[in-house]
Amino acid sequence: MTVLIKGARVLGGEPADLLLADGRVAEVGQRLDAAGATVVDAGGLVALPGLVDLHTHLREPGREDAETVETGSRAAALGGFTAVHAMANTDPVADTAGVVEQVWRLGRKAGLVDVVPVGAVTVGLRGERLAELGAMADSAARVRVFSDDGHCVADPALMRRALEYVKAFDGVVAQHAEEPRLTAGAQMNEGDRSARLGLAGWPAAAEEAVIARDVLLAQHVGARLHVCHVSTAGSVEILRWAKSRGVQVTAEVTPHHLLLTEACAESYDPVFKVNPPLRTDEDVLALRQGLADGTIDAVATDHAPHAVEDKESEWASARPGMLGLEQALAVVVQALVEPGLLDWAGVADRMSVRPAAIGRLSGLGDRAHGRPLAAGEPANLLLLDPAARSVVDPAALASRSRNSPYAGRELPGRVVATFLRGEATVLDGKAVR
Ligand SMILES: NC(=O)N[C@@H](CC(=O)O)C(=O)O
Ligand SMILES: [Zn+2]
Ligand SMILES: [Zn+2]
Repeated sequence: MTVLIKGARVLGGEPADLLLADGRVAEVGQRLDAAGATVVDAGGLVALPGLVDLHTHLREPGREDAETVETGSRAAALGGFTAVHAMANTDPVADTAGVVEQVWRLGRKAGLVDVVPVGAVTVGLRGERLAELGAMADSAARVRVFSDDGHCVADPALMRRALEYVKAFDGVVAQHAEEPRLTAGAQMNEGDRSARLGLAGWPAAAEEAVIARDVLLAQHVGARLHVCHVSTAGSVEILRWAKSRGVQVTAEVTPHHLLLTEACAESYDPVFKVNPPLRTDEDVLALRQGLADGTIDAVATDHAPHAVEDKESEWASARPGMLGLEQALAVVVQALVEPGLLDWAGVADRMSVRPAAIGRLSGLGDRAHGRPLAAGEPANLLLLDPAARSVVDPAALASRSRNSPYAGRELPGRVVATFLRGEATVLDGKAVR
């Protein structure tokens, strides 16, 4: 299949044509021509490298009523993603080569994005003993990111051993930083508002204490650490300090922590219940600043679909988590591009280049992600209409779940097309399959 994209602004630059052939970008230039090619008019559209999510919950195996690899892949493609890392907190847990290979195969079958399985750090996410990290790394799924996400690897000795172990295959431990002794029963950010609303507080210190501990451990053993869903200004400060000391630490922030605050909890609508919780205005500003200056490396969605019965109950009994894949880019445009904190090259860096590098997807040849939009590179890209604005309708989402915190909100930017290795997965804003 040959595709000729006419007049796209690559990374927001001057309009150019892109010729995609045999899964690669064959040529980027002016007034390109190709007999028999499918022509896509991209006038006014921005071309970005296909987005890479380091943190997606696809819920298969185990909760196919909330999401499947296929429905989550479709949501991802519609959001402009060409690769997603599938978190390990499934049922059964992805803690063996068998389970990660199953998820990987389901991703190939769906064929809409590259589904890259994350392996659990500990058996059953129980935090007691290490899972078969080496077997998962050597499996067909080629796991490089390991996480007990949903749970913190709270035992410092176990965390140290995990960090040491993954060095052997250039892996990274992605920590859900939450000191469980400080968050028992926690419902929302701890502060004046949680006291007034009568909801148990989740203090910033529960996150920051684990990040501080883990950057010291990572430095001590010379291993790679990645911090999931950073949510506080204090966490950004600790990361800045650690990076200045040469610690091999990377971090991600979610779209919702870049846009929403604890004020959402005033509604008592559990769609806003999430782990870590939505924080304060000051935290949101620090997270935006940290992402803009590169202290935070990546935006990762933490797309967390939940079935209606798990979400539409009273606040305290609802599951934490919210959808993210389909609106991630729109939120970044609103929170960072429109205020002038990030340009399009910056968006490409934080949503494609760096997450791909952290997941070790940049050097995979034909199957690489996070590469520049240049001749010879794999043709993974999206076309965005930055001028379009639309109101989010949860009923219209491709996800099998409906727990979007952006329902009824107007957001900028529309993903018009997504290409995975030169094949359209989204065209005219609609999934091709
Ligand atoms: N973020 C959430 O609130 N929930 C996630 C788990 C997690 O990311 O910690 C989930 O699996 O539902
Ligand atoms: Zn988590
Ligand atoms: Zn998560």
